[in-house]
Amino acid sequence: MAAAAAVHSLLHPPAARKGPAPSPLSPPSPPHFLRLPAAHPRLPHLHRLCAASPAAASDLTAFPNPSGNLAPIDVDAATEAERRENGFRSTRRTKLVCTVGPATSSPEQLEALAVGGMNVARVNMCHGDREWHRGVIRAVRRLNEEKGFAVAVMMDTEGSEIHMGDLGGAASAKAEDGEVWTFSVRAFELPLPERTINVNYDGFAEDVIVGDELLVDGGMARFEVIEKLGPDVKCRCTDPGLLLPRANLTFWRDGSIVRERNAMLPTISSKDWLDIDFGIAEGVDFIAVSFVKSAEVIKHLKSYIAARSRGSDISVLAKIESIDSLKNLEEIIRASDGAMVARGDMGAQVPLEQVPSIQQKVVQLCRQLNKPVIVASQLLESMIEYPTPTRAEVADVSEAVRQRADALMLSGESAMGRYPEKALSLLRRHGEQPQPHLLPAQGQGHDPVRGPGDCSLRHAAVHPGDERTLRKSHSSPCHMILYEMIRCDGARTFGTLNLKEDSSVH
Ligand SMILES: Nc1ncnc2c1ncn2[C@@H]1O[C@H](COP(=O)(O)OP(=O)(O)OP(=O)(O)O)[C@@H](O)[C@H]1O
Ligand SMILES: CC(=O)C(=O)O
Repeated sequence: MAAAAAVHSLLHPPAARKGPAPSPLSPPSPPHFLRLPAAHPRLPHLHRLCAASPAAASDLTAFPNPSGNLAPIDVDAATEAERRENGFRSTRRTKLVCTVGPATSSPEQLEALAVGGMNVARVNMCHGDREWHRGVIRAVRRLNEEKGFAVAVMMDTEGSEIHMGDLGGAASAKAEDGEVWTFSVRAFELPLPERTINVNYDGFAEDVIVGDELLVDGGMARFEVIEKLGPDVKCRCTDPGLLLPRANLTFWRDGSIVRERNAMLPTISSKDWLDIDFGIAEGVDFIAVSFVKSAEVIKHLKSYIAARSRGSDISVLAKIESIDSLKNLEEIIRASDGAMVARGDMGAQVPLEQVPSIQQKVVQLCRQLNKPVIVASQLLESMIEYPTPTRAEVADVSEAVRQRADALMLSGESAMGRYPEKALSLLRRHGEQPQPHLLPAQGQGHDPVRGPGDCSLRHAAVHPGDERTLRKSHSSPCHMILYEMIRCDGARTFGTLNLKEDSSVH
């Protein structure tokens, strides 16, 4: 019951409601009809839409109208003026993505995340098998259908980078300083021999040389290669750390990453293509492509999706997580429907101190190009084990919100952490947090952070001349729809609309 109330208050923020408040005990009822209000005192940007481009309203009226009743919609976005007017209520604009893993895959756990504000459930094809992912995707769909949530599903491809095996089923392993571990491409019987790690890439032993430094997950643990014995590579741990299943491996020589091999691997592996077919068949909303190197792969995937499922509205997100993706950043983002700053793997390829400025650059570029952008990885890493985050993590989350990332993503915190709901609630509080120092001064024409022409998904601001198209609707019953808007410059953005069936007709 508390769950229903919380959902209701998220979807129907108090300041936005008109008419009698719905009972917190009753689940949200399905929308009857959507129509953009011609004028809404609290939504000046929507008013501008109607005034400047009357066809927009007819796009909206293309949604089904079974009852003939008109009900206006509220946009899950707010102008700075609204924020001031509403005392910062009803303005959660930073969307929340949760990676679903063993800690959160049951229907009850998924519902708890949905109640906690999860907008997108991410399944990472690096882990688990398709049956497991199918179960999660269907459970999310059921939640939407039966309980009125509007959680989208994102499938994240494995990509073809070098990574460790799955640790023979163990959740993690601890490497201590000075220990010697064997990294091998051999297929071992289970249980794995002690201190042995499988590597997914056949050429591993040939490619490394004695003296190379081996980084697990961008430095969560470090090893030095001390001996090669056929397919086995003996390494001494020089920086102790936790080894997680399928963690990314990079090797460094004379202070530089050795990446020739990665450059030769295809961005989308044959397993990824099978996973993509699976994602299309399951009707995921987003496919996030790992280790994108060029715009071509995104274009190729988009045509593939279009050919495989006519009328499909699966959005393709480019994960920016490699040096190659940085080289071709603008064209990759232009070709994609959005991007993810995947700081985990990025931090394995560039010196860590460069990750913050890369994040800022990617977020800014996405905002300029009107593409949604997700900031991902290690936002609240310590909450995998502890119930409170570090101050530094809180500052990191704040910074991503300040940069106006469209969405923040939980990885291990929600997939296998001990406090997934607490971590999500912390992110949510930050997304809602008033940040008065970021607001433009009264009377100032535009937001100093965003710039005058920059209107991202979170604001859903629509400018005169935009070619707006609302074409994507989540299956009802739910109180939100995802929509896509095509800007006058051809850029596409995505947003969510909150439906208010209790509002008066405009
Ligand atoms: N479906 C799953 N099954 C089992 N464990 C999972 C699953 N999804 C995630 N995990 C666990 O949660 C951790 C963090 O998840 P995450 O998706 O960030 O993985 P990752 O290995 O860091 O890959 P990526 O670099 O693509 O994010 C993983 O290392 C893994 O231990
Ligand atoms: C999310 C992800 O893939 C990364 O940070 O590497």
